[in-house]
Amino acid sequence: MALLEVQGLRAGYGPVPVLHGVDLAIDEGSNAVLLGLNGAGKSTTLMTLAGLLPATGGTIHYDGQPLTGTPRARVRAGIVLVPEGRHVFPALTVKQNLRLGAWTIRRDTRRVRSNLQEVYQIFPRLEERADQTAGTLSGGEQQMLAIGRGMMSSPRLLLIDEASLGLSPKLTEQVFAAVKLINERGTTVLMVEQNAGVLAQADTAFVMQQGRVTITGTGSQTLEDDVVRAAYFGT
Ligand SMILES: Nc1ncnc2c1ncn2[C@@H]1O[C@H](COP(=O)(O)OP(=O)(O)OP(=O)(O)O)[C@@H](O)[C@H]1O
Repeated sequence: MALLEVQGLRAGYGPVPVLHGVDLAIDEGSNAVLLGLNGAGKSTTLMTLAGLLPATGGTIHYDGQPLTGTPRARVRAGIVLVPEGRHVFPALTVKQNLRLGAWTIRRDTRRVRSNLQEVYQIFPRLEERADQTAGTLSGGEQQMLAIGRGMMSSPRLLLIDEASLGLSPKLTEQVFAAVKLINERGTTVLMVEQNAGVLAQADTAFVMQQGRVTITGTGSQTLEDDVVRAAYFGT
């Protein structure tokens, strides 16, 4: 059974429809990618899944149940969004930012500590900079922090919006490798990307165009798809 099953999802902004029937099925434990060019509706999809934008049609099932509820309730249920643009708290230190991410489990201090250690294992750079204010981190470090903060509440499904945005190819590779590790340690991941390089590590890929998923396959099948090659690699 899929951990997340989305059928015919519609959403938009006021009278402007953006999602025209999005279908996704993501198995528990998998590493999934939603690939699309600017304006395809990827962020809108993640915001609707996170409860930040109302669905105007279609269904979302999470763990076999219809998904409803506030964004907070969804975080408590294990659905955590790492938003595009990172949104770290610039005046707080790295460690303070991370601790804020643990608000759903804050009474369980032992679990908070062990999650912090896990984040530091995945991102040693964050441990080195634990007492530095987040506003002084590089873009890549802020992205690591945003993902690390998302990990602090022990999510079951991590939604990551364009982690590679504005990063050098080398840093992008490092961030993708860290997300792969997070997935291998048991968290189901849905990454939204414009960088098709991420397909190499994806179990499942969905390609989105104009508010719909038009191609679904494994990461490697999608890498070989003619439409994807033409749009993302110019070959
Ligand atoms: N707050 C908003 N109000 C009105 N329209 C919006 C708003 N946010 C996004 N849109 C529109 O919705 C469409 C899809 O945007 P969305 O951000 O979901 O795309 P995306 O695939 O994530 O693209 P990108 O990679 O550029 O972030 C675009 O046409 C965009 O202009």
